[in-house]
Amino acid sequence: MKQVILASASPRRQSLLKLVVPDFSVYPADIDEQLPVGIQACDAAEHLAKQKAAAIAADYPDSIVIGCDTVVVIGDQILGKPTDPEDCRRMMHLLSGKTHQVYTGVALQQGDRRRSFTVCTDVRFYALSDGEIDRYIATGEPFDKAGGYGIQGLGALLIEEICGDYYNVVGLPISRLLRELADFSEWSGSV
Ligand SMILES: Cc1cn([C@H]2C[C@H](O)[C@@H](COP(=O)(O)OP(=O)(O)OP(=O)(O)O)O2)c(=O)[nH]c1=O
Repeated sequence: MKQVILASASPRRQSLLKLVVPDFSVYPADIDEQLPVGIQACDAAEHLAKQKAAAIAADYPDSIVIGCDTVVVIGDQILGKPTDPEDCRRMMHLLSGKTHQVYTGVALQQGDRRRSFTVCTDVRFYALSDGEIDRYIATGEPFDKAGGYGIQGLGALLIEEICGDYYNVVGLPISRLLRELADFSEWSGSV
Protein backbone atom coordinates (compact mmCIF):
# COMPACT_ATOMS: atom_id res chain seq x y z
CA MET A 1 0.00 0.00 0.00
CA LYS A 2 1.10 3.58 -0.67
CA GLN A 3 2.35 5.71 2.22
CA VAL A 4 -0.57 6.99 4.29
CA ILE A 5 -0.53 10.48 5.79
CA LEU A 6 -2.92 11.63 8.50
CA ALA A 7 -3.44 15.38 8.06
CA SER A 8 -4.51 15.86 11.68
CA ALA A 9 -3.02 17.11 14.92
CA SER A 10 -5.61 15.24 16.98
CA PRO A 11 -3.97 12.62 19.25
CA ARG A 12 -7.31 10.76 19.35
CA ARG A 13 -7.35 10.39 15.57
CA GLN A 14 -3.75 9.23 15.59
CA SER A 15 -4.44 6.41 18.05
CA LEU A 16 -7.68 5.41 16.30
CA LEU A 17 -6.04 5.32 12.87
CA LYS A 18 -3.49 2.81 14.24
CA LEU A 19 -6.35 0.31 14.46
CA VAL A 20 -6.90 0.64 10.70
CA VAL A 21 -3.42 1.30 9.25
CA PRO A 22 -0.34 -0.13 10.98
CA ASP A 23 2.04 2.53 9.71
CA PHE A 24 1.43 6.14 8.71
CA SER A 25 2.92 9.62 8.96
CA VAL A 26 1.30 12.61 10.63
CA TYR A 27 1.42 16.02 8.95
CA PRO A 28 -1.26 18.28 10.48
CA ALA A 29 -2.96 20.63 8.02
CA ASP A 30 -3.19 24.25 9.03
CA ILE A 31 -6.23 25.62 7.17
CA ASP A 32 -8.56 28.55 7.71
CA GLU A 33 -11.61 26.78 9.21
CA GLN A 34 -14.00 29.49 8.02
CA LEU A 35 -17.13 27.91 6.51
CA PRO A 36 -18.73 29.18 3.29
CA VAL A 37 -21.85 31.26 3.93
CA GLY A 38 -25.00 29.16 3.65
CA ILE A 39 -23.34 25.74 3.91
CA GLN A 40 -25.63 23.08 5.40
CA ALA A 41 -24.59 21.98 8.87
CA CYS A 42 -24.45 18.34 7.72
CA ASP A 43 -21.92 19.25 4.99
CA ALA A 44 -19.58 21.36 7.12
CA ALA A 45 -17.29 18.63 8.47
CA GLU A 46 -16.74 17.04 5.05
CA HIS A 47 -16.00 20.45 3.51
CA LEU A 48 -13.26 21.11 6.08
CA ALA A 49 -11.92 17.54 5.84
CA LYS A 50 -11.48 17.99 2.07
CA GLN A 51 -9.56 21.21 2.62
CA LYS A 52 -7.26 19.58 5.16
CA ALA A 53 -6.53 16.64 2.83
CA ALA A 54 -5.95 18.94 -0.15
CA ALA A 55 -3.53 21.17 1.78
CA ILE A 56 -1.21 18.22 2.50
CA ALA A 57 -1.81 16.25 -0.74
CA ALA A 58 -0.40 19.18 -2.71
CA ASP A 59 3.03 18.45 -1.17
CA TYR A 60 2.80 14.63 -1.19
CA PRO A 61 1.12 13.63 -4.49
CA ASP A 62 2.10 9.94 -4.22
CA SER A 63 0.73 9.41 -0.72
CA ILE A 64 -2.81 8.71 0.41
CA VAL A 65 -3.72 11.69 2.59
CA ILE A 66 -6.52 11.49 5.14
CA GLY A 67 -8.18 14.73 6.28
CA CYS A 68 -10.87 14.77 8.98
CA ASP A 69 -13.13 17.17 10.77
CA THR A 70 -15.74 16.78 13.50
CA VAL A 71 -18.59 19.16 14.26
CA VAL A 72 -21.46 19.01 16.72
CA VAL A 73 -24.81 20.19 15.36
CA ILE A 74 -27.83 21.12 17.47
CA GLY A 75 -30.81 22.33 15.47
CA ASP A 76 -29.26 24.57 12.82
CA GLN A 77 -26.28 25.60 14.95
CA ILE A 78 -22.79 24.25 14.30
CA LEU A 79 -20.66 23.96 17.43
CA GLY A 80 -16.89 23.85 17.00
CA LYS A 81 -14.43 24.00 19.88
CA PRO A 82 -15.40 26.37 22.70
CA THR A 83 -13.29 29.52 22.84
CA ASP A 84 -13.50 30.03 26.61
CA PRO A 85 -15.47 28.81 29.68
CA GLU A 86 -18.40 31.10 28.86
CA ASP A 87 -18.63 29.72 25.34
CA CYS A 88 -18.46 26.21 26.78
CA ARG A 89 -21.27 27.00 29.24
CA ARG A 90 -23.38 28.25 26.31
CA MET A 91 -22.78 24.99 24.42
CA MET A 92 -23.60 22.82 27.47
CA HIS A 93 -26.91 24.67 27.94
CA LEU A 94 -27.76 24.14 24.26
CA LEU A 95 -27.00 20.41 24.48
CA SER A 96 -28.62 19.77 27.89
CA GLY A 97 -31.64 17.43 27.78
CA LYS A 98 -31.59 17.20 23.97
CA THR A 99 -30.38 15.00 21.13
CA HIS A 100 -27.71 16.45 18.84
CA GLN A 101 -25.77 15.15 15.87
CA VAL A 102 -22.02 14.62 15.64
CA TYR A 103 -20.76 14.69 12.07
CA THR A 104 -17.28 13.58 11.15
CA GLY A 105 -16.21 14.25 7.59
CA VAL A 106 -13.32 12.24 6.17
CA ALA A 107 -11.52 13.02 2.91
CA LEU A 108 -9.06 10.74 1.11
CA GLN A 109 -6.81 12.21 -1.55
CA GLN A 110 -3.97 10.83 -3.63
CA GLY A 111 -2.75 13.28 -6.26
CA ASP A 112 -5.93 14.22 -8.13
CA ARG A 113 -7.94 11.22 -6.90
CA ARG A 114 -10.40 12.19 -4.21
CA ARG A 115 -13.10 10.55 -2.13
CA SER A 116 -14.97 11.82 0.89
CA PHE A 117 -17.79 10.79 3.17
CA THR A 118 -19.59 11.86 6.33
CA VAL A 119 -20.74 9.73 9.24
CA CYS A 120 -23.41 10.98 11.66
CA THR A 121 -24.02 9.81 15.22
CA ASP A 122 -26.96 10.95 17.37
CA VAL A 123 -26.05 11.77 20.97
CA ARG A 124 -28.58 12.49 23.72
CA PHE A 125 -27.51 14.46 26.80
CA TYR A 126 -29.16 14.21 30.20
CA ALA A 127 -30.66 17.46 31.50
CA LEU A 128 -27.66 19.11 33.21
CA SER A 129 -27.73 21.31 36.30
CA ASP A 130 -25.67 24.51 36.43
CA GLY A 131 -23.44 22.88 39.04
CA GLU A 132 -22.82 19.85 36.84
CA ILE A 133 -21.92 22.10 33.90
CA ASP A 134 -19.53 24.20 36.01
CA ARG A 135 -17.83 21.12 37.47
CA TYR A 136 -17.36 19.63 34.01
CA ILE A 137 -15.89 22.86 32.61
CA ALA A 138 -13.51 23.07 35.59
CA THR A 139 -11.96 19.73 34.54
CA GLY A 140 -10.56 21.46 31.42
CA GLU A 141 -11.69 18.54 29.28
CA PRO A 142 -14.02 20.51 26.94
CA PHE A 143 -11.59 22.96 25.40
CA ASP A 144 -10.03 21.07 22.51
CA LYS A 145 -13.22 19.27 21.55
CA ALA A 146 -16.08 20.07 19.19
CA GLY A 147 -19.24 20.83 21.16
CA GLY A 148 -17.19 21.20 24.33
CA TYR A 149 -17.28 17.60 25.53
CA GLY A 150 -15.37 14.36 25.18
CA ILE A 151 -17.43 11.17 25.07
CA GLN A 152 -14.23 9.19 25.72
CA GLY A 153 -13.64 10.98 29.03
CA LEU A 154 -15.74 12.53 31.79
CA GLY A 155 -18.13 13.73 29.07
CA ALA A 156 -19.48 10.15 29.05
CA LEU A 157 -21.19 10.97 32.36
CA LEU A 158 -23.35 13.60 30.62
CA ILE A 159 -24.69 11.24 27.96
CA GLU A 160 -27.95 9.29 28.20
CA GLU A 161 -27.66 7.43 24.91
CA ILE A 162 -26.03 7.37 21.50
CA CYS A 163 -27.21 5.98 18.19
CA GLY A 164 -24.50 5.27 15.64
CA ASP A 165 -20.73 4.84 15.61
CA TYR A 166 -19.06 5.71 18.95
CA TYR A 167 -15.67 6.27 17.28
CA ASN A 168 -17.26 8.80 14.94
CA VAL A 169 -17.98 10.98 18.01
CA VAL A 170 -14.36 10.67 19.16
CA GLY A 171 -13.29 11.98 15.74
CA LEU A 172 -12.70 9.06 13.35
CA PRO A 173 -15.31 6.55 12.09
CA ILE A 174 -12.81 3.70 11.83
CA SER A 175 -14.99 0.85 10.55
CA ARG A 176 -16.28 2.94 7.63
CA LEU A 177 -12.79 4.36 7.03
CA LEU A 178 -11.30 0.86 6.81
CA ARG A 179 -13.76 -0.03 4.05
CA GLU A 180 -13.41 3.24 2.14
CA LEU A 181 -9.63 3.11 2.36
CA ALA A 182 -9.48 -0.51 1.18
CA ASP A 183 -11.63 0.38 -1.81
CA PHE A 184 -9.75 3.61 -2.54
CA SER A 185 -6.35 1.95 -2.45
CA GLU A 186 -7.39 -1.62 -3.29
CA TRP A 187 -5.67 -2.54 -0.07
CA SER A 188 -7.19 -5.12 2.28
CA GLY A 189 -6.40 -4.45 5.92
CA SER A 190 -7.42 -6.61 8.85
CA VAL A 191 -11.06 -6.46 9.91
C1 LIG B 1 -17.69 15.46 20.35
C2 LIG B 1 -16.25 15.08 20.56
C3 LIG B 1 -15.22 15.67 19.85
N1 LIG B 1 -13.92 15.30 20.07
C4 LIG B 1 -12.81 15.91 19.32
C5 LIG B 1 -12.47 15.22 18.00
C6 LIG B 1 -11.62 16.27 17.32
O1 LIG B 1 -10.25 16.06 17.69
C7 LIG B 1 -12.13 17.57 17.91
C8 LIG B 1 -12.82 18.40 16.85
O2 LIG B 1 -11.91 19.24 16.23
P1 LIG B 1 -11.42 19.09 14.73
O3 LIG B 1 -11.22 20.48 14.20
O4 LIG B 1 -12.28 18.14 13.99
O5 LIG B 1 -9.99 18.37 14.86
P2 LIG B 1 -8.68 18.83 15.61
O6 LIG B 1 -8.51 20.32 15.60
O7 LIG B 1 -8.64 18.16 16.97
O8 LIG B 1 -7.56 18.15 14.72
P3 LIG B 1 -7.22 18.44 13.16
O9 LIG B 1 -8.01 19.64 12.68
O10 LIG B 1 -5.74 18.69 13.12
O11 LIG B 1 -7.62 17.16 12.46
O12 LIG B 1 -13.08 17.24 18.93
C9 LIG B 1 -13.61 14.32 21.02
O13 LIG B 1 -12.44 13.99 21.22
N2 LIG B 1 -14.62 13.73 21.72
C10 LIG B 1 -15.93 14.05 21.55
O14 LIG B 1 -16.81 13.45 22.21
